Amino acid sequence: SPFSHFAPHAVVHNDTEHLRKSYNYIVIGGGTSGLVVANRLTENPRVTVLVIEYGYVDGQENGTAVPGLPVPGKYLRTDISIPQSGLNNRTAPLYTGAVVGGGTVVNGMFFARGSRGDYDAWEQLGNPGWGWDGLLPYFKKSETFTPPTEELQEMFPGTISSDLKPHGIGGPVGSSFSNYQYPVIKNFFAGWKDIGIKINSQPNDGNATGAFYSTISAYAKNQSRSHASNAYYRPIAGVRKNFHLITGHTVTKINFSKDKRAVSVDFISRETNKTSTIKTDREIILAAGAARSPQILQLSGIGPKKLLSGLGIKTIADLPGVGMNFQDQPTIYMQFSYNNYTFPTPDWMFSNASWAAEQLEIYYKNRTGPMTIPYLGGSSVAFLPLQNITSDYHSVVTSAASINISSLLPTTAHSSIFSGYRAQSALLQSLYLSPHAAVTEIAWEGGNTLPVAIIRPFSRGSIYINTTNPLSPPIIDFNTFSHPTDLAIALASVKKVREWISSSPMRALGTLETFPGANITSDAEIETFIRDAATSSWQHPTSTTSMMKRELGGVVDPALQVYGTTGLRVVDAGVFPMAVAGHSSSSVYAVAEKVSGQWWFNLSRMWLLMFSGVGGGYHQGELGIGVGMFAA
Ligand SMILES: Cc1cc2nc3c(=O)[nH]c(=O)nc-3n(C[C@H](O)[C@H](O)[C@H](O)COP(=O)(O)OP(=O)(O)OC[C@H]3O[C@@H](n4cnc5c(N)ncnc54)[C@H](O)[C@@H]3O)c2cc1C
Repeated sequence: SPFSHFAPHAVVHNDTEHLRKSYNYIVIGGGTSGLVVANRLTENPRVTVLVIEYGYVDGQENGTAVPGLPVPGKYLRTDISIPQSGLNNRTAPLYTGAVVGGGTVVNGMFFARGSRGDYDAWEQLGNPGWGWDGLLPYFKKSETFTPPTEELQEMFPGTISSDLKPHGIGGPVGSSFSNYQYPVIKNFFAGWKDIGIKINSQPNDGNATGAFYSTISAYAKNQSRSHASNAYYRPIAGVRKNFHLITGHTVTKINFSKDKRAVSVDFISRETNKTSTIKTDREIILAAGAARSPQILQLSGIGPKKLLSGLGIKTIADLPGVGMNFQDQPTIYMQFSYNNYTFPTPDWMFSNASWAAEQLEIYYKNRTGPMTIPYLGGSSVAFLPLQNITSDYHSVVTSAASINISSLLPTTAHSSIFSGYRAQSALLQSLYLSPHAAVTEIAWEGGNTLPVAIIRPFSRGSIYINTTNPLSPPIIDFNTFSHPTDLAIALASVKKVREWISSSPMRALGTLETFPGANITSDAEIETFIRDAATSSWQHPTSTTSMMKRELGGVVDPALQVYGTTGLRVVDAGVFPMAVAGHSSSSVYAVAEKVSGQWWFNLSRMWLLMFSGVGGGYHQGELGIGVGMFAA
């Protein structure tokens, strides 16, 4: 079992008394990306690393392991946005993981990659080596893929590829398939096929389009959740003495020397309010997630100068892009009922307690049954390119291109933000014309609720502080549907769902739309429904500290170093210059593996090895060479 090599108890520090005064590396946030980097850095026993995490180590409750059970709410943090004019002035929640392992402990377990074009666009925004080809080795490095069982392949012939080629087979994260599906999932696939959507048996090789049975982040053998804590922390906890983790502490500030080198971190205990400062003699790695990393940077004097000086914060680096370019994927939850349902149904999990208890028993005994299906949304999805949802796709792109972008971004935004948006908009337009790049996602686990997510948004929001109190949440503005194309895609997607439920395999289930309901028919009525019912987030916040050229509003360079500083990198989902059209976790792992695997990152470790005890010795010039070589 993958659990067999776990240290029996994670060694965690709750008190700063036990910490060193200085570490080679301090990682802010022990979530998905932070644990990857901390694990890889501590492979060298002479490198010391401290991870500071707001949450605590999970208690390995059933809800964090069994895909079909809800995750304990205490591991989720909920922030609320400001009112969204695109949602008729409603606010929207933003959920993130607040636990060692971060988002992957609480997420919906979809473990599918985006399309080649998603990552190639990152490269085209000035990031050599960050395209599909450059990232693929690191997707592989992070995972151990297990092909579907023969039984599953027989149940869904031609639907799931067992090809190992695009996958890794020796990495820490388990990647596999739920080994059970509700009988109606056959109708899901047959319905899409019926209306001309292809069944894609291999969505992980750079073409994430069509209807597919998604890989999930689970260990195949025991069908349990695989998350960053299990994959990158527990196996080394208490084993690597050079790896320290302190939980229940909020990082409030990064401190800089006169020459703008990141030298120490301030943090505060959630339990005692005691504040502490720990030094680094190498680097600070920021991995607090796309929602919190911009807040920490801004509090530390890195961000738009105007914002910082307005709050009396001394500017260390004037970076207008910190907190800008915020992206998430607006989602509409449609509702259906079925007159002719083949039982069992996923809704029995909620309505029939004795049946649900029986399924849990089956799961524990045989590791099969409905409890192997992720609680949040199942694992069957349709990822549709624009030309699959409307025949009029050229005019959608033409009108997207004609939008005056000054209406989309704050008028006060720096000119580099406009330049960056223009560059992204051009790339989005070409992705919208591609048959190999999805714009909408429809997920169905066979129940009443059907999420429709607008996964390649044109709209851009922002995250910024309005107080110097580090414990106040930042101001979150998704700016949902500020770009009219996003609403047009939502409208076309709702219509496509209706076409799918009218297919004969879905009609055979007696499918009836209950929300918004069949009486909502005109475009204007559907748009009103969308604005009244959609939420801003598909739980994939990204791009608030984007890896882009500085003149495009970028915050980090292709070595993920924060412009205008030394000794500071960001490695979380905030560095994605554009959202991946799909789910983010597999890309977060790949990005963090890639930065950890670069020779210049290792060079600093080799340097350390050679000169350990001497201290210092790691200069900006070396990294400059590293960045140049990165392109090769
Ligand atoms: C409910 C939910 C469902 C999702 N579903 C899916 C899915 O099905 N498939 C998928 O691929 N992705 C999904 N995601 C998204 C995915 O899990 C995230 O994109 C990914 O985990 C983000 O990794 P990260 O390293 O950027 O940030 P995180 O994993 O969020 O890590 C950031 C860490 O920093 C900590 N932190 C924050 N601020 C501070 C501070 N000031 N001091 C110290 N620590 C701090 C946080 O507690 C957290 O542990 C989902 C996310 C959520 C929340």
